[in-house]
Amino acid sequence: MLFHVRMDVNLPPSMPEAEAAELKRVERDKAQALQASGKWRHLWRIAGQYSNISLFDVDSVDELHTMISTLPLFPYMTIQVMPLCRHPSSIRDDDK
Ligand SMILES: O=C(O)CC1=CCC(=O)O1
Repeated sequence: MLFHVRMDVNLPPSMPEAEAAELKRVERDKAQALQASGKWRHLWRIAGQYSNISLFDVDSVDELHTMISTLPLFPYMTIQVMPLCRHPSSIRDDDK
């Protein structure tokens, strides 16, 4: 199952720099492990914003929720999820 996910990061300005840097480091490690597993298919920065657009390929909505809600930055992100299905006019025979 494919999901388009937008994550907008909102770290509180009062958060100490070292704490923010550590959160981002752990977030990166987790995101890269999930990308290596194939579950987190794409990760793109939205130009000019502290936001990303991602494509997840998971077995269930519950799996997606667990994946997203255990991200270290989860408490500081606004997240929008869009389930995707094949478009009848798509000429691609895969979902890559
Ligand atoms: O910087 C972001 O967009 C938040 C984020 C999600 C995965 C990651 O490594 O950073």
